[in-house]
Amino acid sequence: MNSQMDFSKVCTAFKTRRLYDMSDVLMDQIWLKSQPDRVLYDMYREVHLSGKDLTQMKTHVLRYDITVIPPGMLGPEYIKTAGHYHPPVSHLSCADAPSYPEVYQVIHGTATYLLQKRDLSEFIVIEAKEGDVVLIPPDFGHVTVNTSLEKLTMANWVSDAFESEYEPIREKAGLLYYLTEDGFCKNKNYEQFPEIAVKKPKSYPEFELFSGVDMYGLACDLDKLEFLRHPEKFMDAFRRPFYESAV
Ligand SMILES: O=P(O)(O)OC[C@H]1O[C@](O)(CO)[C@@H](O)[C@@H]1O
Repeated sequence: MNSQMDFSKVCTAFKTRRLYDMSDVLMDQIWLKSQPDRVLYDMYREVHLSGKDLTQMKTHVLRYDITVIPPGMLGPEYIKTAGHYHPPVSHLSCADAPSYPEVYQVIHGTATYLLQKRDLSEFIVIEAKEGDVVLIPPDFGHVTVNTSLEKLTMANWVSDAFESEYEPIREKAGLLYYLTEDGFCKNKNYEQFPEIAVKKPKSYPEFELFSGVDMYGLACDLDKLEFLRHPEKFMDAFRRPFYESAV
């Protein structure tokens, strides 16, 4: 995918996230009150390069989206997405059904992905550069931060069978840690804080996802992304370390 492309011409829906959509998840509420509302980032849904690809995506109930996050600050915090969890897969009724995973790829710029396990036992930070692939395993909430001076363009493949859950992150006013100019800051609305685990992106040959290989290419072979719709069949893969150690 080319970051110079006009994504509005190749998507089925365009959405923006505005500053005041995010008011519940920002660290500095005093700063917020001094700000006029404005668009923070753009989201292009179901980006497709041909009608055939779009038909395949709909048949497989999968979405390829593009998100564009300009550089900037939200008071002391670097610009970020609102953050959400995904619900448990809808076709299983058992209490321990995994939630839908997701996969991101940086198209241009650099992204810092913050992942927080639903039971708050893990907090993972992954810095990704152009071409890197980052898997969000089941049961991790996630936020993307742009700490750079460049525009970030990133893609995601995700199941189109659910709505994201925003409430758990909103009610705590953000994730466990905020990423600020001065580093990570604890969010005082939580009581216990796991250590921050800094990891590096890796390829996932088992899912045909490789750093530096445009994952849009899977549009012609979406059976390869079955793990996004049926994670319960791939739990062994999710139990393996899903990032490289940073040291
Ligand atoms: O929904 P949020 O938390 O604003 O995050 C936006 C991101 O999430 C997605 O909707 C998919 O999870 C992306 O398309 C987008 O990058």
